[in-house]
Amino acid sequence: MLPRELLLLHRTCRRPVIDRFLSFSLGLTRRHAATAAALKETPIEVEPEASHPQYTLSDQDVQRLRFQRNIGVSAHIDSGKTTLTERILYYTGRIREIHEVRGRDAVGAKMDSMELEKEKGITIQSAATFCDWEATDLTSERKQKYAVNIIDTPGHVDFTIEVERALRVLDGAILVLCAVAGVQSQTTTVDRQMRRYNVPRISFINKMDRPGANPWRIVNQIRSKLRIPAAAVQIPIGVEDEFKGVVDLVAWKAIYNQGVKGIDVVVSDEIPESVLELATSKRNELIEQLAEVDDTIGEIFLNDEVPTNQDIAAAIRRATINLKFSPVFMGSAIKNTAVQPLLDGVCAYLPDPSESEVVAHDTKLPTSAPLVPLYPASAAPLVALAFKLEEGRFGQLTYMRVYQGSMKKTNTIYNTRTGKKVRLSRLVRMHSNEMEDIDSIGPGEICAIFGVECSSGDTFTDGTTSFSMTSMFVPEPVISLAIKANGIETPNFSRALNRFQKEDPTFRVHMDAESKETIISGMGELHLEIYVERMRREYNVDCTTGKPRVAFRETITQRADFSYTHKKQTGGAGQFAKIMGYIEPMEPDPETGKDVAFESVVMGGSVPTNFIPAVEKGFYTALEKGSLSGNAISGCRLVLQDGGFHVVDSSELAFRLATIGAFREVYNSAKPVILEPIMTVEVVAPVEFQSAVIGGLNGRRGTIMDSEVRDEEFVCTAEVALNDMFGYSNQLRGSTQGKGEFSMEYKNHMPVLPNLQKELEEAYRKTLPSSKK
Ligand SMILES: Nc1nc2c(ncn2[C@@H]2O[C@H](COP(=O)(O)OP(=O)(O)OP(=O)(O)O)[C@@H](O)[C@H]2O)c(=O)[nH]1
Repeated sequence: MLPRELLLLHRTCRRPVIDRFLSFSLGLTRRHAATAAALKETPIEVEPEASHPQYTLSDQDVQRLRFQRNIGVSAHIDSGKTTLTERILYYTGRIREIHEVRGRDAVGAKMDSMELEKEKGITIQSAATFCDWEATDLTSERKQKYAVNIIDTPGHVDFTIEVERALRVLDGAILVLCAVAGVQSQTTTVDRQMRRYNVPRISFINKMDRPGANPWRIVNQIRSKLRIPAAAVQIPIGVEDEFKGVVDLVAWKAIYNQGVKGIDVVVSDEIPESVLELATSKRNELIEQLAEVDDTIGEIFLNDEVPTNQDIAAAIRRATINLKFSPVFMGSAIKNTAVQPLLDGVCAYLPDPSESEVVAHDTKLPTSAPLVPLYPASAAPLVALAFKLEEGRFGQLTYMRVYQGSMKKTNTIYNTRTGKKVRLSRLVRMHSNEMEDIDSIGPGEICAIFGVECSSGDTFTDGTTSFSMTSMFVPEPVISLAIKANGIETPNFSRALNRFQKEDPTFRVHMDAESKETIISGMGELHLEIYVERMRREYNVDCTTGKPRVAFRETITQRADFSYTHKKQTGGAGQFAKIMGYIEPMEPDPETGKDVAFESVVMGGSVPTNFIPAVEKGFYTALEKGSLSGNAISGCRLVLQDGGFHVVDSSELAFRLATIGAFREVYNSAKPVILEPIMTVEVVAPVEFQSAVIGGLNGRRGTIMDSEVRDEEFVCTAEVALNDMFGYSNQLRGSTQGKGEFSMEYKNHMPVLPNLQKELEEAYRKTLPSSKK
């Protein structure tokens, strides 16, 4: 990269883009990175070369990475992700037949491999699959083979962690939108997740065959609602029933599907007369949009010159990778139309693994130490992330993405978190629930391994480094219910619950100390229902569940200082521990969602260092149950400042109990409140029911955020407390003659209204034994 280009980049890019770019430069040549670093306002935060040497990519690495894509397919529920992926697998030769989601052939889509997924016609777990695609670059007429890993992610909000996981390890994504419904509530969620992980995306407007399909309205929504510059790179030939192909606006060619299941792609230089005018104006619009986000096109545009097709393609790629633009494709998965050009677009415009900025934390250094960039070189020491666990027929299957170095069969790898080592007995590439054995796997690739005890999110190395990848964003559960095994409880009951907790950090289990009930919590009723069903099918445990309850939480609203002495003298050895400090409100970490923390600033050994972990433990125990309503406490930091000890009577137990005692004593002074989950609810219904729907939401104390009428339908977005949403589906059905539909997703936890707080406090008090009231 020439310094001039870097200057331009510096002038025009936002900081993360430069960081991403620098990191890429660093991975390839240190020289250019130094020039680049000099251009930044602050020095680049990477570890000194001595402790983390640079690794050069071998020719083989460069070749492999360039033609490798790790992509996800994400969208709002029912947009057609699974149907689209099924086509992709078919056209890339991974499957011989196309089976539809809930299809009449009773086989079900390949990617929905869980029995439950097939029955319900929804995707629950994300599945990874890999395929080869011979991409055609229509601007140069060249063909090139690419290796593509695809993760099909669930659209249902209850399984949001699966989407988070997939995005964490992907380099790019296809955002699928319905040509009629456009940007829906969950499209916005997925968009937020993509932003969080800096995932570049191309947009695919599916269902172009549907009556009312209007790609231009959707392009506008992508710009206005998702706030990302976007422009169509194709226009449709024919609409609705007549939809039969697309015009590629970059290569200026018409593309049609022919043959069985659209297998043959016919490319023609002749743009049909009926769409010529539209194609010309949309190509101009594409160039104008690119001029806004790309300097090269900007300059050409300002000089009144005409960019070549290659100029346009290169600009789309640059702007997409730099997260400044989303090229929009369109087609109909179900009608097998324009899926192959989308795959060509994945190869042309989405980044290869070396173009993604990836950093790790060196666990040998303090947490405040700068992050270390990873290099996708096979010669570098191994760093791989276990991003998904699955209990399969042959034991635990762990999905891994290799970030640097490589893994070979029989190698020994180390889990950074636990320090445990594992010998790799079998490496496989996954194709939904089928697998293919492989001997080794290189940087940038995704594979699965067998028999490794770990949790999802664990990092593995070859033992020469102690790198750990940053963790995932884990949202708070919103619903909980009591669960009990029917008949005598077998070990399978807790085995299953342990397993599910390891697989899914949004699924939590705890025992209620008062009622002695096992409580499971998760992201929605469906989420919990699926686990109860999996217990029956996979572990042979039939369960009875209680009524779903909203997962209320408690938090504090102000700082409160404590000074507490725990002292007990009962004959034998006594107990003594003194602690001083404060608790204060804490905002969630934007990257991980973590909103509780312990910090010790004790000086001079007033609390011996070996007792400090006991204070931390005591703090986390105290957080399990707030005294207002018995719900867990979040948004709270405890800072330990000082204390005292006794040489004989102080112990871990004494410090733990002192912390629990101090916390309980000071809790009320920190003005605690009860929080409840607030949901973003989106309702779509025929326009004549607009006032009934809005009235219904108002009746549930909802705040209407947005309401839009399009064609015969209206869409209304509101924020409603989950506690007020029970029974809403029946109400909506009743008030819209069964024609209204709604979806909801978790937004945040907010304080409950004072009257509800009082009710909850009173109800909780009644459950307590009289000594505790
Ligand atoms: N008209 C039309 N229908 C489609 C198209 N693609 C998918 N569908 C239908 O839309 C419904 C949802 O499709 P899926 O592929 O299951 O959608 P999904 O996004 O994977 O759904 P989840 O996994 O549940 O989030 C199915 O009934 C499909 O047959 C399309 O191009 N046109």
